[in-house]
Amino acid sequence: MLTHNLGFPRIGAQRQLKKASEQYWAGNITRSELFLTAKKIREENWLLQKQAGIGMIPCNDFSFYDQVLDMSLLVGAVPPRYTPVATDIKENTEIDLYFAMARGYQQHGLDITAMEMTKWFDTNYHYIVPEFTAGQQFRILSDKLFNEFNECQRVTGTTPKPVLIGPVSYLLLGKEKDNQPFDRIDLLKQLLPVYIEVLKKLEDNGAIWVQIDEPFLVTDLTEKQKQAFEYAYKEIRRQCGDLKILLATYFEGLQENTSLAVNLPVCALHIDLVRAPQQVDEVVKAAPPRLSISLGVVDGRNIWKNDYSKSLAIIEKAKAVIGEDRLMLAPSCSLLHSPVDLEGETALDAEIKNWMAFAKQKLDEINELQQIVAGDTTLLKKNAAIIESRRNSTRIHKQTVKDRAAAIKEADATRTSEFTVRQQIQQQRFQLPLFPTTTIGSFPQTEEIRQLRAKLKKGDLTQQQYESEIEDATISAIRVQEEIGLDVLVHGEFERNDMVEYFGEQLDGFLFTKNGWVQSYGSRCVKPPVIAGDVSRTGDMTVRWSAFAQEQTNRLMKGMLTGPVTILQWSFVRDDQPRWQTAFQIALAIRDEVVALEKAGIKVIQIDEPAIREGLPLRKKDGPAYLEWAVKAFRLSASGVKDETQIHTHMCYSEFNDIMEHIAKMDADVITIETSRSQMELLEAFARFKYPNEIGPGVYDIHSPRVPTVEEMTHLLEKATALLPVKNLWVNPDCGLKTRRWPETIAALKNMVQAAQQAREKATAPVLI
Ligand SMILES: CN1c2c(nc(N)[nH]c2=O)NC[C@@H]1CNc1ccc(C(=O)N[C@@H](CCC(=O)N[C@@H](CCC(=O)N[C@@H](CCC(=O)O)C(=O)O)C(=O)O)C(=O)O)cc1
Ligand SMILES: N[C@@H](CCS)C(=O)O
Ligand SMILES: [Zn+2]
Repeated sequence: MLTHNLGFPRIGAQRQLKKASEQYWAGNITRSELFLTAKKIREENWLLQKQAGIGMIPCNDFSFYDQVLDMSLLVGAVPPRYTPVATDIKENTEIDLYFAMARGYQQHGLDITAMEMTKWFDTNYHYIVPEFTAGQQFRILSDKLFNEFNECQRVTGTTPKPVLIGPVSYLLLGKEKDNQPFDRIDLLKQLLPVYIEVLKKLEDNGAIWVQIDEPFLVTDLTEKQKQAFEYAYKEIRRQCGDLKILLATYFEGLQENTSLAVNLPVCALHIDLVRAPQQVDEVVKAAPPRLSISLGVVDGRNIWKNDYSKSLAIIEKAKAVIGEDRLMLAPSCSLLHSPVDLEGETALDAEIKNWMAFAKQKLDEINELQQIVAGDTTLLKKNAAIIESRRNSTRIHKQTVKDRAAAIKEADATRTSEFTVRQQIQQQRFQLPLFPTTTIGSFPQTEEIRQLRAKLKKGDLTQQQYESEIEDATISAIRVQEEIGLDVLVHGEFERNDMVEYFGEQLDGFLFTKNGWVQSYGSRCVKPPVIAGDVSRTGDMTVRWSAFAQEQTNRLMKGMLTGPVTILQWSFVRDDQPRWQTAFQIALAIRDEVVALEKAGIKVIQIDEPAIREGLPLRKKDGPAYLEWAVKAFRLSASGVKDETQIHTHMCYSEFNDIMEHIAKMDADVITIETSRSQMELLEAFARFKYPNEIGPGVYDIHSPRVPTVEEMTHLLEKATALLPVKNLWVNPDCGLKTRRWPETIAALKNMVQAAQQAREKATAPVLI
């Protein structure tokens, strides 16, 4: 049985790539220095996989920013607005064009916006959305793929397996950006010849296998999309017949697309048997004799040790039908979504550490499974003992927590009065102007703030010194907000390392790692906490900081919490009970914090749920069940307070049009939502749906240092005013400001307050006939 890997984390075990990229962007290191760091990471990863005994090592899974953006460069899908970056400035090379597309370009008198970024399926990874125009032409533009293939061959002395995103998925991942309507899938005719040229070039370089990822095969497909798959792979087969194509699917089962997928003329099909173990029977039964099946049995999305007996049962089932020779073993998906190496986690309790596997350990699991299939029973027994110790551990089961969650009633998830009543009570209480202004919570997490935490960890600062510094940062952020004239203030979240990890560190049932970094987008990483057992709140988590902040000002201070679905979604979740059960336990913990904030005098409380859309199952039919428990979890967290307490929620990074009804059911008094990059497109959906509660459509994109003008924001507010009742509108940025720097933050917020002021004047001006 051939083993292979679908992709390895590229940030480096110590986030070397993050650090080098940020240094390069700041102009502190040269291009060659950045490239050297990247080369070292690639070499390390390849050799590690070779040492772990992985049969086929992937290449081109390395990326300086994002693998979808790499594809756009490979096939020359560069929007024309970036032409000056590549042509007018002599010192710029391909990497500068690449970063300009990812991050925007504000140098040499140019002001070019970045490409859009959105969620990669149901993960916390974000990709750069390809932009397409009608009749667009493609051509091979970048050599990265070929260089990395040759480099990997040299380093490992083996023939690597290049990884590409398939032509159909690549088109489906993108967006039409043209004044005339067209269907991006129609671009396949122009795109496919370039893919074929790429494959031929790989073949000329000595490639034997190529992994082509087509994750859209696990989603609901239209007839036209299905035909696109058939056309693409027939053509590839016709023109590159000698190359072995391994078609990779992941994150769901193939379901009704099984017949389509197994009949595409490729040599191997990879299936995700962690998300959809049941699909193995149907897939191996339907697989024609020419097709090998790659069994994705090791979870690429979580950190728990593989249960070898379960995996073995799947492998044996497949083997009984198609024989061992036609089987391959692999992780369920790319290991991009796993932290790099468990070995560095010296602070984890030894028993618990023994329950886990990070990317490096997952490679060993693949290898061990291969040995077990070959008859090694010792490995199997050793693994069974570990799995058993976790299953029965008293460290993870808390009867009182289970009992409280089991006793949840519908009334616990419902506010006392309906929204219109609450709105009146809150208006009387707060006396806010029309178009009240606020921000989403975080202010710049500067190097100095991060250094404070690093010093605290090292013992260079006492807890008291640390808190005093954070207090100073909070006071200064409050003064800035007062001077700018914002109506509802925030404390700035300076005490938080991350909006999920911070809560994970304080909740019982969670564990956290020292170095379990996972790429979120570009150079930005997150360290997802681990939900190992039943979750409960052991004391106040945020009250100290919110109460302190409220004491510093006469204005309203918004309390700031992360919602239960987002905490669930952005953590490594226990896999021994359904996700909804864990979500309800977290919801009760957050509910207690909301009530504690209210008791401490906080009148406005925001419960962020940016990940609620991301958790939506990939198949439409599975959506309603998820949304029902996800919305209930949010409501549970929000419904313990009086009518007079205003609950906000916040969402970003996703397309929400298709879950509008459920957003309304969350019944937050105010929702602040990312809308600026789509030019308020989303608000049309809110308007169509007659969204009943108050809403703050983001008026500026916080992902770029660019300061938006008053006019731009006024224009967006006019659009909003035309769509929704003025009395329900708030004014705010798209998301938190933690990734920004202070100068641009202050300038942008000043303009935002001015735009709100103008909107107010316009709304209250007498109409002249
Ligand atoms: C809103 N977003 C978030 C998502 N997921 C989350 N879990 N959190 C989010 O906020 N998903 C969707 C989006 C994604 N957006 C972002 C935006 C920004 C970041 C980010 O800036 N990440 C930071 C890491 C944040 C963090 O945990 N910082 C810690 C640790 C700081 C650190 O690096 N310490 C060093 C030691 C330093 C020294 O010794 O000098 C270390 O531990 O090695 C902290 O502030 O304490 C990033 O740097 O990438 C992520 C997602
Ligand atoms: N309150 C958080 C939300 C991010 S989605 C912040 O402002 O960073
Ligand atoms: Zn946000």
